[in-house]
Amino acid sequence: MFTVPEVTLNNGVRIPQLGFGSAGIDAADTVDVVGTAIGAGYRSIDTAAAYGNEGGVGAAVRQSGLDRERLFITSKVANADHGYDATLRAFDESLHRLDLEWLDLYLIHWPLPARDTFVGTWKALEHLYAEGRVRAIGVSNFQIEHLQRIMDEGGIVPMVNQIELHPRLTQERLRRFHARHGIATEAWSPLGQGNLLTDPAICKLAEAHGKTPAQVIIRWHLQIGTIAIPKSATADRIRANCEVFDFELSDGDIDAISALNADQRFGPDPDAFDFVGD
Ligand SMILES: NC(=O)C1=CN([C@@H]2O[C@H](COP(=O)(O)OP(=O)(O)OC[C@H]3O[C@@H](n4cnc5c(N)ncnc54)[C@H](OP(=O)(O)O)[C@@H]3O)[C@@H](O)[C@H]2O)C=CC1
Ligand SMILES: O=C(O)C(=O)[C@@H](O)[C@H](O)C(=O)CO
Repeated sequence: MFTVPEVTLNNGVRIPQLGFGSAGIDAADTVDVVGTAIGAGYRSIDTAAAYGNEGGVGAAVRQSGLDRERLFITSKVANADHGYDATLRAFDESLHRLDLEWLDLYLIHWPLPARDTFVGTWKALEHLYAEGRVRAIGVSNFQIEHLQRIMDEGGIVPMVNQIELHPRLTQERLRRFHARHGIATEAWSPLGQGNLLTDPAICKLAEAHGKTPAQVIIRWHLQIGTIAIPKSATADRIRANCEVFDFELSDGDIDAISALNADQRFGPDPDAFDFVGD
């Protein structure tokens, strides 16, 4: 079994640099799929209230037989639960669904800037952190302006910003801001939702290294320093996606992959996204 490198967050908590994403996995399949991921060696699982599968993630954690301390569990405040009081309630409900005593990381899922509710939401996360109910707090899909506001109006610099990031959206400016302020960058849709797996440049590198296109992209994330959380509901792919510790990309390979950047999003634009539910 391999050892996944860890990233030390700005409060000293360590997060595995490779985790497992669970968006889009049906509640009914989640225990098995997440169980497969833990069996394959993933120790960090990303879920969210909005995914409707926290119960399955918690059950997989318990069924793994691993000490809770050996797993790193992330969840997120749903958009409908922004605001100080609603966020405190939403956290209790997430923990209840997960049937866990604490979370390792709790994130604001989206900033919803048009609603201007993320500062109050952040203050609730700060409160949960001060109470010791979550080991680290952060945000997701925050742009520089949103990060600056919570740093100016709150008391804690977020430990993580989970953002869309892959070879077609390398997020250089935001990553530089993160580096200046000690915010770890976590990449969602690290494989570009599967869209990058047929890219000719990626396939050429995969062939040269005797690895799959997904493994090459995941390796690129690890070597540029991002935390990556690829998702797959397919057992063979789940296992293959963590077999990335037996090869290395050269500086030239890294540059060639980074050069694919086209500022192309496959997910929503955080400045415009305002969906809070049906
Ligand atoms: N904070 C946020 O707003 C967001 C967070 N996320 C998080 O990031 C995680 C990952 O992002 P996601 O959008 O799922 O996209 P990914 O970039 O992880 O790609 C997932 C897709 O790639 C396919 N895939 C995975 N591995 C392979 C492989 N080895 N070969 C071929 N196809 C493969 C999967 O198919 P299959 O499952 O059929 O194997 C799936 O269709 C999410 O699960 C979630 O946890 C995602 C979006 C937004
Ligand atoms: O998967 C997530 O975490 C998301 O936030 C996305 O599903 C997002 O809500 C979206 O893509 C909506 O179209």
